[in-house]
Amino acid sequence: MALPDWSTIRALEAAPLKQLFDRDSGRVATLSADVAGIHFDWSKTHLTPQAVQAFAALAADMGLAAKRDALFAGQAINVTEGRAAEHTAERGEGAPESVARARGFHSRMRALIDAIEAEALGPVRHILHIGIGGSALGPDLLVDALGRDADRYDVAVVSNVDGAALDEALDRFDPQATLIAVASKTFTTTETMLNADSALGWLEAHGVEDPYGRVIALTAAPEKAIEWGVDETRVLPFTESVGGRYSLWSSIGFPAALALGWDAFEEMLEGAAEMDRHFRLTPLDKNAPALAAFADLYYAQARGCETRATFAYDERLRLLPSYLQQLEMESNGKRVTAEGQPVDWPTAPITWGGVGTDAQHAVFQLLHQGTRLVPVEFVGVIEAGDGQADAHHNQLLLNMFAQGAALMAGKPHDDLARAYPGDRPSSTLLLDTLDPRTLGALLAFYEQRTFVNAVLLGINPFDQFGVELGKEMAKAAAQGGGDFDPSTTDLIARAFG
Ligand SMILES: O=P(O)(O)OC[C@H]1O[C@](O)(CO)[C@@H](O)[C@@H]1O
Repeated sequence: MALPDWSTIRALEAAPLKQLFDRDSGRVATLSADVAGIHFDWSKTHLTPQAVQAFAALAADMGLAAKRDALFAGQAINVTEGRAAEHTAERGEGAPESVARARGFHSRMRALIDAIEAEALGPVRHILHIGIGGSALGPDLLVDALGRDADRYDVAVVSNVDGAALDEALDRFDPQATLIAVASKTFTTTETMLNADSALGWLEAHGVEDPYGRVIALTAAPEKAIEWGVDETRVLPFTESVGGRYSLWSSIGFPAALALGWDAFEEMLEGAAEMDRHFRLTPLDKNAPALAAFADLYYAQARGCETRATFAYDERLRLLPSYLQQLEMESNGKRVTAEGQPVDWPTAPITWGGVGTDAQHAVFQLLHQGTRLVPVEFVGVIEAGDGQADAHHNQLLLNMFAQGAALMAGKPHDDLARAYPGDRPSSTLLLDTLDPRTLGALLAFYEQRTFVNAVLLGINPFDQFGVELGKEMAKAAAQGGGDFDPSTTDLIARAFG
């Protein structure tokens, strides 16, 4: 398989942003795209039409078109695990048999939601969703972003094994009106199973007659859920070829589908499908996921940037940075190619970020004047979602625009401590409104951007072997075993005697 040759990318002219704007009056139009209610602007990055061409050539060398086709065709592109990555089939874009299977699973989920709404499982006001990683971050984001005005159900997503996380949810929930959704692709994850056991114990302790009757399982291992005690009729399966961090479109999205309503869930799938079609059919120089990945790779490979930051200028999207951390770092934080050869180029940068305007008063100092170059991504929404005077949303958006402008413009000063170097890159994603369709499109955009990054880096984004060793060692320690170093042995002894 081809290895990426970064020489052309690294040799690209590195003209300052201001110069790039002076030279080309059409720069904003050239380096922007509009897809599914989202405006993307990369004009304040150092991408140029020449750079885009160079990346398109690299994409051709790395077989992006064929790999994209293979992704949508349900071929086994997760080569290290010998299986397909079929999250797009969940939203109707994939191999016909996979799309049909996903539709079947969705129908089953819908039927159960109808039954819950009809109180067939008894009165339900609270949904306790228990899962971790991809089985929590996506659903949590969806409910937090879109469910603020929804009064259908009160949803809590509990992921951490720290009992304080479960305490917090249980303290406010009525056991007689709580439904527990245990979300785990494997149905073996220690944290999730312990939280699920404790939540069941809580139902029991509060006199709920049939605690297991209040549990729904969301999993790709239905037999394990049944073995654990969930009745088959309340197991909502999804397919093994949907990866954990790509699974919010499957039954893992159950709390969102329940809290927001089925129509909203379908609109989210449709928004994602619109982004998929754009990704599949649009030439690379106007292809949003591809252009975003080109900018990512430019900064990582040619400018030595080790991190990339996303700031959501919308409180409803406050969980976006955490969701992106798993998506990008678990997918592309790899050190070998898909064929197992060591890479000698940097793979995924560290994804971090926060919420605007809060972050301006905390971390933006480093972005403006620190010695490290951090490509920044701003995400904002034109239509306000709050109930306050317009001044709030106007301030929010104007601050976002001002930060991008300031990072780029800089400001000279005789006193260097007060000078801003400028020429610091940012991209901006501006949603017309935040609704299920635009959020679905936004999340699919991030998935496909992660895919393009992986293909050009020559790595497999769909495995995550790096998470296993720590799990094994924790298990060994829990069983009183494990061959630990002196420091760890001492720490265990201090904590447990
Ligand atoms: O859904 P599961 O099987 O409980 O796994 C939860 C998470 O754990 C991981 O395997 C990492 O440990 C993630 O990839 C996954 O999203």
